[in-house]
Amino acid sequence: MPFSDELRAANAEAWDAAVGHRFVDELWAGTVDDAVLARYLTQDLQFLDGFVALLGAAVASADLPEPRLVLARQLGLIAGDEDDYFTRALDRLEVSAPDRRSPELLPPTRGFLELMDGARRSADYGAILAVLLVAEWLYADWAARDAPSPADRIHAEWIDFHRGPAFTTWVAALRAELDRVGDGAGHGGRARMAAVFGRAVELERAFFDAAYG
Ligand SMILES: Cc1ncc(CN)c(N)n1
Repeated sequence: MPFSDELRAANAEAWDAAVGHRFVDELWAGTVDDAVLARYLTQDLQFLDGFVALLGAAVASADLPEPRLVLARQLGLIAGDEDDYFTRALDRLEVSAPDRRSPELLPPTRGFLELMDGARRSADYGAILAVLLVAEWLYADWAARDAPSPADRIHAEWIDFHRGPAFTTWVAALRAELDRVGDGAGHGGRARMAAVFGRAVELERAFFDAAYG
């Protein structure tokens, strides 16, 4: 079994809880409360900053030119389209400028920022990939539902960011890269990747929980 599948299977309970979370159900149904969405997106904007920095660390620490380019292209996409989405969505939800820039960080957001900062500072490519893969693969999983898009553009766009051929190809590339690096890592390296992967899955579930206050 590929290492990525092994890691996902080892964290199936928390993974499935996140993918089937009430927040995801309500987003798809178009019924997520504006206050819940505002809390989630405000926290996610802080997450995004750490995520962009982590992608930068992945670009710097990749051991081959080909994956470095794949990572760099995705970094450009996130810094452009996704950042623009946050501006429009938080305008619509009437989140004030100070609340956007420096809200009180909820514990899962703080946990994610610490996990990403730790991986970034370690320059451990395997650990960096483990966080990136959870964040993208788990989102691709919940966004892959075979259901009609919600009518609200802000809801539908957040789903659309995490599905479609380009996003699926990106997640497949991350999986292949984690499998390659995991295969070449020793016992200690794989154990570090597994620990980071498991922590990130727990944080994804907690991040959705936290949107409900
Ligand atoms: C918390 C979280 N995890 C993952 C993603 C998708 N990159 C996100 N936007 N936010």
